[in-house]
Amino acid sequence: MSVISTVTVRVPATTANLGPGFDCIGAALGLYNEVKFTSLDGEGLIIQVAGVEAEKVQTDETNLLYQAFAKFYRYIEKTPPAVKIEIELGVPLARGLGSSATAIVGGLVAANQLAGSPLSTLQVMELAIAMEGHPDNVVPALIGGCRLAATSATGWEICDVPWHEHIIPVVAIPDFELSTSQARQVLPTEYSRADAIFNAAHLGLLLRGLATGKAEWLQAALQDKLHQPYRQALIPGYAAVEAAAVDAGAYGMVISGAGPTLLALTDADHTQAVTAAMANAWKQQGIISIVRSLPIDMQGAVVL
Ligand SMILES: Nc1ncnc2c1ncn2[C@@H]1O[C@H](COP(=O)(O)OP(=O)(O)O)[C@@H](O)[C@H]1O
Ligand SMILES: N[C@@H](CCOP(=O)(O)O)C(=O)O
Repeated sequence: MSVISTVTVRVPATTANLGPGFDCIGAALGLYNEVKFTSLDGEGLIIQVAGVEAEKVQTDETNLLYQAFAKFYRYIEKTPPAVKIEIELGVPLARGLGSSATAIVGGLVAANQLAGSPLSTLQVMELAIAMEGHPDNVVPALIGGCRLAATSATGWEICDVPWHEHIIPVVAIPDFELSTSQARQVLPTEYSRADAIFNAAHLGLLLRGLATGKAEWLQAALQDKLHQPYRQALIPGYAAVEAAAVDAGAYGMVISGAGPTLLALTDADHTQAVTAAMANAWKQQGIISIVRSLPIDMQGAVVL
């Protein structure tokens, strides 16, 4: 088989929900997956994976990157070409850091590029949201920054959420997985009026806290009644890690995406202490973790 065309795409990890923004807000983080698609003549699919947890990624047609690639071609009513996909993984799988979003966005962006860019970024975004089922990780993975997504009469309104430069995300990534589908199964299908009001108020406060960096607003805002109370039981040590992060000076701590990664927000003066405290708290529960501060990625998916 000979090479027709090649494209390499880099896609950032994400942290979705940010506490009260379940299924509607998320931010891109400076941690990346890179994928090279080489279209070939003839038929076939070759997938090669390297990097963190490479052995866990499917190498047949069920691979999510390939699924997104094939979906794109079905959408434009063309047959997907034979393709070789080379994946370099930096984002750990099923940890609440948007690995599935990187795969969906990476597959769609690469296919669009190889097909001569017939779709706009907005169209690619709509396809990505439809595939993932919620917008809060695929949107920042595609366009970067912190983003809020809401439905409108005609589709989606996406807005940028200003993130004060003094607010630093710290992610504590444990060595166990929690699939998003499992973490969604524990959620109720209906909520009380009190819980709906609680989240509306706290999401509003979070937006203002993120924009201003005002400590009191951030401390109060990072609370939620829609998903975290139900998911905490799936994350051993949650309360201990939260107490340690707050004692060390974090504004607060939430579940990153569907978990099990935990996200603390802090400032530069406390980043080191918060990082060490979260790792230590989990260690005391017998859980090994990687804890690190990450910048907000402002670029989203990039064709290299
Ligand atoms: N780079 C990738 N290539 C192919 N599939 C991937 C990739 N990253 C993630 N996936 C798929 O997504 C699944 C994890 O998705 P999910 O449970 O939503 O967790 P996450 O919070 O990491 O998005 C993996 O088990 C795998 O099937
Ligand atoms: N709103 C979703 C976000 C899932 O994000 P992921 O990073 O875990 O894929 C949810 O909370 O289920």
